[in-house]
Amino acid sequence: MTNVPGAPSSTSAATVLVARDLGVRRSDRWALRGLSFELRAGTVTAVIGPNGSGKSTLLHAIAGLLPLASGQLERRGLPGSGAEVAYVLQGAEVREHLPISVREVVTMGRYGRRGPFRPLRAEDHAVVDAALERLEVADLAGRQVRELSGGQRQRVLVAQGLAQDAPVLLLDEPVTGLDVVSQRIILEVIGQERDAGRLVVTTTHDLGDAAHADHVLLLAGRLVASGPPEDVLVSTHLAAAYGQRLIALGDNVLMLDDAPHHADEGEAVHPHPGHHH
Ligand SMILES: Nc1ncnc2c1ncn2[C@@H]1O[C@H](COP(=O)(O)OP(=O)(O)OP(=O)(O)O)[C@@H](O)[C@H]1O
Repeated sequence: MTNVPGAPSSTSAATVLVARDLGVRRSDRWALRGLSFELRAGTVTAVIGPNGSGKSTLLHAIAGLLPLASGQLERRGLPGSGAEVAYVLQGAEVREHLPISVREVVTMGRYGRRGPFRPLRAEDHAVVDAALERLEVADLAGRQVRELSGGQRQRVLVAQGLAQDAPVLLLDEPVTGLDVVSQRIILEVIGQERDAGRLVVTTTHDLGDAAHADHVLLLAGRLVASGPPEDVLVSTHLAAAYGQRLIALGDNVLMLDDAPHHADEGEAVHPHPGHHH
């Protein structure tokens, strides 16, 4: 791990999330175990790791949607109003058939602040309008969400996250599989939120995206590494998390290797047809 235990933390003033020995169980199994890390305001933190490594589970735990089975998660210097953490689900998890408009989805982001039965004020509607504009979906405000393309729908979900106006913004695979325009718009907004002093935590399968983050958490059911991308995205840590499926191309560039893991045994098992000795 990059953080040396006992080393002084030079940036503790801006630390907003501190995990100590955090563990989460799902279906009677440990999904995450023994995680300790600190995340700072004004950063983008990318959570990476193979399928099932606990990325979404970590976001759920930070959002308070899953109980901790061990350890602590301290929210430092946050208002404590219950509106501290905005969570944008993976697009695929959102039900496609709900009859609900784009504006209604984004407006739902305000209910965390006002409560579902409190009337919204002019200022709430202004925040919703600004979020629609920033994700370039204002012209779609009256449309049904189920009529949108995947990229448009994801932008609407991120707009809902912005409308929550929380110091911590959690985004589960915000740009996975999207068209380039939607990716660019969302990545731009993520950078703006970071610059505005929020802690933005994203999950991604794209190591190139992770390389542009300020901080990377590499998971494999445990914390394999935590630190700046140049310290985390190195072959030793990546091999520890992803195993034999990764091959290194140069120092920090890595690629998923689709070849069989024991390619050298391939010839014996599958001799070339028509091969004569
Ligand atoms: N709703 C659930 N109920 C029970 N177990 C779950 C649930 N969701 C995930 N798990 C389990 O928790 C572990 C971590 O899963 P999680 O979804 O957090 O991984 P992930 O890194 O986000 O994976 P992916 O890259 O596939 O999205 C896995 O073993 C998974 O089977």
